Amino acid sequence: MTDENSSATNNHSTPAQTRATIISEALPYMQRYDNRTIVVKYGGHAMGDPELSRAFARDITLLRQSGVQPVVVHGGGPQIGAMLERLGIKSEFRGGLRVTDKATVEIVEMVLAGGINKDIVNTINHEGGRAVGLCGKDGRMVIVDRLTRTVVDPDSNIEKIVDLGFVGEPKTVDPTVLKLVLKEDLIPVVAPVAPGVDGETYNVNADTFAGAIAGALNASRLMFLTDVSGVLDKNGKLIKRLTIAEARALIVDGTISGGMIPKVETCIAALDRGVEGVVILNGKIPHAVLLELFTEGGAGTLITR
Ligand SMILES: Nc1ncnc2c1ncn2[C@@H]1O[C@H](COP(=O)(O)OP(=O)(O)O)[C@@H](O)[C@H]1O
Ligand SMILES: CC(=O)N[C@@H](CCC(=O)OP(=O)(O)O)C(=O)O
Repeated sequence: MTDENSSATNNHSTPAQTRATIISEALPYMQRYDNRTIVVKYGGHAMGDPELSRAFARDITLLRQSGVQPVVVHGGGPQIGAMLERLGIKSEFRGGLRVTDKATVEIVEMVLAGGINKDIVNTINHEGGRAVGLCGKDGRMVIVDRLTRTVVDPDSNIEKIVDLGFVGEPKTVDPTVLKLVLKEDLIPVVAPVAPGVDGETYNVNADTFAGAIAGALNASRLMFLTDVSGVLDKNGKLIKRLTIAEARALIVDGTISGGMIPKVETCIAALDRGVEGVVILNGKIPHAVLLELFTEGGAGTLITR
């Protein structure tokens, strides 16, 4: 058979045969992640489009169906911002974190643990999955320390400690409730709101929260769904693989900046805590999760030790 004939034969595959081939090619990846825990951080920038939300929910449901143990940790920064604006409450960020007073933390909990969390649970369940909504408060899953930031005063050049209000950083993570939920074939969907040792409610950056959860669960993969295709180089080109050392060098030389810094730092911390691989990818691409996990090329930037 000539090459021409062979490609003609391939071109004559029916659409059903092509689909079957694609499903079949996913088998080694399904076997690789069978029974493994994958933490997916679903960022607020990746949400909003109902079609994309359904595609995301289908991906998570398919992962569970194929034997993977997905855990969803979600953000909702833009959605919190929109609600605060509607209510006429001013909000500012310092070092990528929202300064959170008492009134703000009430809105944060309402938007994250009440609104977004239940929407994601409902969408996954509508696609045939069985999701359960949780936050750091449930089963004492996460207890936080109140976070402060050290800044240098530009006038006096003296360092001062800035209190961000009710902003927390995970101090302890008890994964018992997550493991129970996973054992029952349910999909945990977790909002980054948690109590402090003082019993107050705290707002936690969703990237940091997801990293802490992935570490406590010894996850195989931690995936960050954001609004860029991954870590980009100085020319805006996607970097497909990075080691911790290479990622650190890109922060130092300024290639990685802004919101990507805490994300990459969380990736590095999660790898140090034993997570095998961390991926940053564009959640606005339909089925980004499946593309990353179940196809040869992957979809974003993979950071490994
Ligand atoms: N080297 C880089 N590669 C990709 N994105 C970068 C880089 N440096 C800075 N960024 C910025 O980081 C943003 C992602 O972080 P962030 O807005 O906090 O995401 P999310 O809200 O999804 O958590 C990108 O939209 C981009 O503007
Ligand atoms: C302390 C802090 O900044 N908390 C974040 C929590 C939500 C979040 O992180 O959402 P994204 O992942 O969509 O950015 C906030 O208030 O916006």
